Amino acid sequence: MKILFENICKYYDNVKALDNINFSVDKGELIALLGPSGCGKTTLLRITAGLIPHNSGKILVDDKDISSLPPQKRNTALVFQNYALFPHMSVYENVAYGLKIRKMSNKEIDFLVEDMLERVNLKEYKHRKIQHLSGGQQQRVALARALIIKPELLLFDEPLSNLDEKLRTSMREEIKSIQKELGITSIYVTHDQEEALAIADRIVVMKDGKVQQIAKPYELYHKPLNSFVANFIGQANIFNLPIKRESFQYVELLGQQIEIPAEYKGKREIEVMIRPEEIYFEKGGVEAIVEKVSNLGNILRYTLSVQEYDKIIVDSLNRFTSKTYSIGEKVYIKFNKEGIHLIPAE
Ligand SMILES: Nc1ncnc2c1ncn2[C@@H]1O[C@H](COP(=O)(O)OP(=O)(O)OP(=O)(O)O)[C@@H](O)[C@H]1O
Repeated sequence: MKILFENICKYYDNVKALDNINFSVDKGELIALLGPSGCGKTTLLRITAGLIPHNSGKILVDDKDISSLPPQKRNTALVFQNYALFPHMSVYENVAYGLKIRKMSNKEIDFLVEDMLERVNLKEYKHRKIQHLSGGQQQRVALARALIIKPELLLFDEPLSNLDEKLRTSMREEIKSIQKELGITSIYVTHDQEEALAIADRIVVMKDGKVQQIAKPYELYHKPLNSFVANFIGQANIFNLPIKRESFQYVELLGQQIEIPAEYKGKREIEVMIRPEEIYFEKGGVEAIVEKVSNLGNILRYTLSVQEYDKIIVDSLNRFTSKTYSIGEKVYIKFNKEGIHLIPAE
């Protein structure tokens, strides 16, 4: 199914939780709703499921307004972070539950549950009680229970946030591959930017109940529309630079001139973003002093102080053969002009 959110607004008393939300989800697409705590992600998900009403706007599913349909008529399934399973029942009984209340025959139920348990890799656990499973296994049962009723829309509310990092990474790959295989339109709420980048076809970034940007992961990372998105997705160095004018207009950054296109005509300054991995150490560059080094495993993240600028973050690959620098050391940095992104004028 295809979904269209049109001017959705939601108030809790006088808190405006959603402020004019507009976007669409294509058939088979997985959209992540990403944003800091309190930005309205869960509210939008619950409105989509029909669990709470919105104050104005429309939700169109395949061009029909479903705003007034009760949850059970929306053909959606929810997967929560706390799994919401029946702890005293077995894996099999949990997965079969949705089919039982639809009054299917035992034979049909058996066939479908076996097939689903195979898909989510839980066949050997089918008689185990939920309370005797690990978090990752429980989340797989929750996924199987959601999928078995063949929903047209899957809604995920921070499904992996109770799992440790390794398991989160492997579960998100599993969710993505099952979702793609079955082609189910999905909305996935998370506050974890890495998870959103890894799992989503497109990401809706939200802040204070408003959409900040809707884009594919690659575009969101390299072409953020504002400094909030730039900082929320990964690490960013953002410089607020005065625009200088001669025969052309430009800014100066770390000793290089960067030409500014005509659309910024009349502006006095501009925000320029450069990701930490676009800056590198090289003799002949601009002088800097190492203030901090963080070892992130595959990356060494340096915080540098450079005259005239705030702190500058530089990421370098932590190869066995890489030269490393220590706190207080003098270094020289350069960057590729292609790695620069000019944040659009508001
Ligand atoms: N039942 C409620 N009554 C009053 N205010 C609420 C209620 N539920 C949410 N809010 C407020 O609405 C705003 C959006 O909340 P929501 O739970 O949708 O955010 P969220 O992005 O999902 O955050 P989190 O990641 O912390 O779950 C917040 O300011 C929150 O305090």
